Amino acid sequence: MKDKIVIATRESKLALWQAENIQAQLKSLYPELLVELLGMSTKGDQMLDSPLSKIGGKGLFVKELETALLDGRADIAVHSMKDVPMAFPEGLGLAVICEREDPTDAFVSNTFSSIDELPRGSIVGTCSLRRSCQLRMNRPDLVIKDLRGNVNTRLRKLDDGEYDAIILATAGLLRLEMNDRIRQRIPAETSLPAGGQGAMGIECRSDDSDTLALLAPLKHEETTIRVTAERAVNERLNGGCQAPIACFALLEGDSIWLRGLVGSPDGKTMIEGEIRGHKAEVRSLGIQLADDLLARGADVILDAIYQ
Ligand SMILES: NCc1[nH]cc(CCC(=O)O)c1CC(=O)O
Repeated sequence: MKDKIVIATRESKLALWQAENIQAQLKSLYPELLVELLGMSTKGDQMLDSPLSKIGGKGLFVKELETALLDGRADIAVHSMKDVPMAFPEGLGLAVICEREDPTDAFVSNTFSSIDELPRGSIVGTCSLRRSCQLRMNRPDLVIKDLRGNVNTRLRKLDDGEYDAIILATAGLLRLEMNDRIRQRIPAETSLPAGGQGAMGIECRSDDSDTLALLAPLKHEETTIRVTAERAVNERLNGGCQAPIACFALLEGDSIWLRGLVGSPDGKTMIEGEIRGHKAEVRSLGIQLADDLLARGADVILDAIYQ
């Protein structure tokens, strides 16, 4: 058995919180084990001011971490499942998906306490096409303005008065102990979350059986089933968190309820769907739901965006 695990991590506050959380869980499971962090800056972090669509490419925030895993400089990388691409480089894979935090989007404002309270013409910050297309659908009168940077940067821009409100993931704010910033946890009916939102996952070398064994107790069964369903939708739609795609699964006993949508960036068209079935079939349910969305017009919307 190994006596040391090195965790490759980005250096944003949220990434560090997540890496340290896994470090603490491993330490409490294995008091003898050394668990070290290897901080690194990724291409996505270095280009925080360019619009995401310009720097392009999925997995902007994970590539450097994966290189460290393949080099053997690190053993595991902790990710927000929302940001993890479907395909892994040869030799790497997802080891476990951990218990999900609140998956909702949060409404954050220094003036208003919910979306409904926003006056006509209010400026709302987000850089997520998924969030903006749903906002535009519900509230065509709002002005949506791009908002980039890590969680702390986005909050500072709100406080500087550039926006009347911003939308962030509830999970990130809870992890950074900024609960008081959350004015409203937006219900899934109003803002359907991104696949994997609120869940952390751990990546490692596929042939590293010692590490896989050490990580096994961190797997959360219910979250794994839900996120696997959501990722099947994204896989079929060929979309990551930069696409106007939302999907969200709930487990009710042995039955899964999976909802998904694809919206046009202008907020004028929204293709929505849902499917229910047994939890053992989540991958095929996710693919069926995606195929249903594609057949009803999501293909046209996504083709225009991926072009
Ligand atoms: N795209 C950035 C990102 N990736 C994961 C989270 C939040 C934590 C999570 O969803 O697990 C965030 C910030 C946000 O969307 O506000």
